[in-house]
Amino acid sequence: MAKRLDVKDLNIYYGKFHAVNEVTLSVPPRSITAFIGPSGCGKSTVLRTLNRMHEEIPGARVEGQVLLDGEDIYGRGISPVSVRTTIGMVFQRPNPFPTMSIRDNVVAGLKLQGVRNKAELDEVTERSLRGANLWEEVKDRLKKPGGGLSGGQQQRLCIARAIAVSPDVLLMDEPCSALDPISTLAIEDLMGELKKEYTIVIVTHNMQQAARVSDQTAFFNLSGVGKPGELVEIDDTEKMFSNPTKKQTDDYISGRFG
Ligand SMILES: Nc1ncnc2c1ncn2[C@@H]1O[C@H](COP(=O)(O)OP(=O)(O)OP(=O)(O)O)[C@@H](O)[C@H]1O
Repeated sequence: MAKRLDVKDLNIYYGKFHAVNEVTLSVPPRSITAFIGPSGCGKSTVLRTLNRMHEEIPGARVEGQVLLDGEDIYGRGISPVSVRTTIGMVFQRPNPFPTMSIRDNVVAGLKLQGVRNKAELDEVTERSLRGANLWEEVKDRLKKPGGGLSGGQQQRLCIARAIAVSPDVLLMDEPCSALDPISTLAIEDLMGELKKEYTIVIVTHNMQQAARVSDQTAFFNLSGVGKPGELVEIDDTEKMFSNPTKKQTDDYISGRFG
């Protein structure tokens, strides 16, 4: 079930380095929000803190709140593992378990949760692969290794794996940057379908992609070398690309820097 994300006064640090300053934004359910901005402005850093993935990086820490339908994912007694089930992530490079079968890749998360019932695992496999628009291509080779698929198919397999555990939110960190244009379009189409059921946040370097797929766009920037990244502006994608409020956004979008 899609849920709303509210980020409040988020500051992110890598050790002593203040990487991101005071980000406040909201992501409505059943919509796609794109994070854009020049390299190093903190897009991926912010994305990782939306499901506590940054906790895998030694020294990384956050101040502030990330609320999922009003509940702080950093709240007392909430485990990062449960947060990552509810808020799934798809990475830049497709990362299926290469020697594991296609089916086992899809249900890896469910098996970790202790689900053993074959009929249930089969049902989730089909539903998730259909959801990721991959079923027709792989239904006759579910026992073959995930590593044998093309890059675009592997990325859709990773999306199937992410949706198999029924998340509320999907985070995507440049999910098409390692893919060819045809596979990119397939993933973009798929995002359009997925947003009917999920809340989606995507980091992208490709502004045409942000304009094509997202409902709202957040522009991040750096005020100088060594300074933390900041959210400059977030608004409806159409407005951001036609008539942004801030000059910085206009300069970036019209290619005057970055
Ligand atoms: N694991 C890390 N350890 C230390 N510093 C990091 C780490 N990851 C990112 N940073 C720093 O945090 C800042 C923001 O990086 P981040 O990767 O979030 O930017 P980005 O906007 O996603 O960049 P890009 O578009 O190049 O991927 C940069 O100064 C970067 O060097």
